[in-house]
Amino acid sequence: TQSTRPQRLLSAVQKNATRGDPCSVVKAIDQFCRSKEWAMNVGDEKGCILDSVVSELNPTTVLELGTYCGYSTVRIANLLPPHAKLITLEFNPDFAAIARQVIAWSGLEEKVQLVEGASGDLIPKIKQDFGVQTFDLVFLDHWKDRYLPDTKLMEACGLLRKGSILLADNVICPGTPDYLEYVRSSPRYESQYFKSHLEYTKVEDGLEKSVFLG
Ligand SMILES: Cc1ccc(Cc2cc(O)c(O)c(C(=O)NC/C=C/[C@H]3O[C@@H](n4cnc5c(N)ncnc54)[C@H](O)[C@@H]3O)c2)cc1
Ligand SMILES: [Mg+2]
Repeated sequence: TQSTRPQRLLSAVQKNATRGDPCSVVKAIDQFCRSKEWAMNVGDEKGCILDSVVSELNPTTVLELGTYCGYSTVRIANLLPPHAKLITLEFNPDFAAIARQVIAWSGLEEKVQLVEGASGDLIPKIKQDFGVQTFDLVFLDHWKDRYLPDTKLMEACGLLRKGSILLADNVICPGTPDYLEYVRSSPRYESQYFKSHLEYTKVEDGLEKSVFLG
């Protein structure tokens, strides 16, 4: 049977990256996407912005919406302090299976909890089921029309505290207009746009960093 793109991405990691070396896993995926097949990872250019936000914040609790193949999961987990926790939500079981193997290859499974399911169903269960009260950082990179409803859901479930940071991918391309309007106009957020490019291309895209003011 034909392999899928995530399966070919995983094979490239297993072939070209060193087990237990997260940086080599990130490099192997970027090289695969640049030279073989484009895939919707946050990528190396926006990835550097992601790295700087994570490093500056030094978060102990992180939520990622949309694991896909685990590229940004590995990038974030690699920068977390000991005992910090990254919960990543993915509803496609095939993508989740690939991501688990990518995360395992990087040796970061201790820091990552990949939960299979839809964000809309899982977010209300996080406090009781996963022992997290609030998140220091949320990375949004799932279906673009879910950014706004899930942000409102996180607010309603008390998962954000004063100073929590939302970092959203693709606010230009594919674009998340309703989310952008919300975080930029709401008095409860202080928002900042980091101009960049759509992964592995010259098309404009960027990340929006929004601090929840409580
Ligand atoms: C026009 C156009 C098309 C594509 C692009 C290129 C481009 C560039 C990018 O960086 C992109 O992030 C995207 C993009 O579409 N990302 C969607 C990512 C989904 C992943 O998240 C999973 N998921 C989706 N909703 C949920 C949900 N509720 N709960 C849990 N998991 C969810 C899915 O199972 C996938 O694993 C596209 C640019 C322009
Ligand atoms: Mg994206």
